[in-house]
Amino acid sequence: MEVVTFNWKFTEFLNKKDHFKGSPYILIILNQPIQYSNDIFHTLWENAYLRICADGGANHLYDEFKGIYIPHYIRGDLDSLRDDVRHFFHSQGTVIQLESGQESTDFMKCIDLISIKEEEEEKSSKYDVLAMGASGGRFDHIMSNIHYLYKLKDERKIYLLSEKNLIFLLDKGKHNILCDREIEGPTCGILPIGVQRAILTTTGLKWNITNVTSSFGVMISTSNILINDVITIETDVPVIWTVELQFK
Ligand SMILES: Nc1ncnc2c1ncn2[C@@H]1O[C@H](COP(=O)(O)OP(=O)(O)OP(=O)(O)O)[C@@H](O)[C@H]1O
Ligand SMILES: Cc1ncc(C[n+]2csc(CCO)c2C)c(N)n1
Repeated sequence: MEVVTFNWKFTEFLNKKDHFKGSPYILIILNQPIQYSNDIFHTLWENAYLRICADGGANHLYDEFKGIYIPHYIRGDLDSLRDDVRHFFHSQGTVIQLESGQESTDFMKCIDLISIKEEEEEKSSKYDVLAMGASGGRFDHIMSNIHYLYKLKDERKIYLLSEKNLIFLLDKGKHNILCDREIEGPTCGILPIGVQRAILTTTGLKWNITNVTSSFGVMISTSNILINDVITIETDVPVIWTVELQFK
């Protein structure tokens, strides 16, 4: 069976504030407060191939940094974008795109834009996505953000990042997750969201399991602890991996 290695090393590059050497990623700023230190935000911003604000995400970018950072795009149904923010970024060359459909969220509308760009560029591989601010605030939004990890799992890697959490999907199969324990952990969890049950085998954690059934209402692994730098997880269905982040 193929082993999928999560070696994006972006936590490592964040930690060392170094130049990013992983696969190119696109930054999406969601409509949530930006709570990173200036250093961390700057690193994430500078190393992104493209920067997109999902609607009101632009308000936070503007309020937090007073126009230092100019996104390539603001996209969404634009019901959250403030007029002053729209005018400012427009004057700075940001492309502002109204997509008014009410069947998908502004997060998804931003990912649609990435697919359009990839087609234009005739790109055969897909950009990774780093979505900032996906796990705070409204619970329906958080679940919707996680839903898109499932919906797009065969298309591209999406990382949901907040100041306190890194979340991504593990598809069925074997995974090696390389952790940078200076900023990742100690706690982590494996969540069988969207599936009836998962059969899990892990190594590298304080509470490892071998061929154990995990499902809501029976057993889920939360408040687990990273023991090694490499965590292995085998699952028979897609599950969500979440690890605590502690930026210095
Ligand atoms: N409280 C939140 N928690 C997590 N993610 C959020 C939250 N608020 C917004 N987001 C994310 O930011 C994106 C842009 O936010 P925006 O407020 O424009 O939402 P939306 O998609 O128009 O949905 P709604 O109109 O229901 O708020 C959302 O699609 C969602 O991915
Ligand atoms: C069954 C169902 N439930 C909710 C919505 C509403 N909705 C889903 S995404 C979205 C866009 C948010 O900007 C809105 C309004 C729908 N269309 N279909």
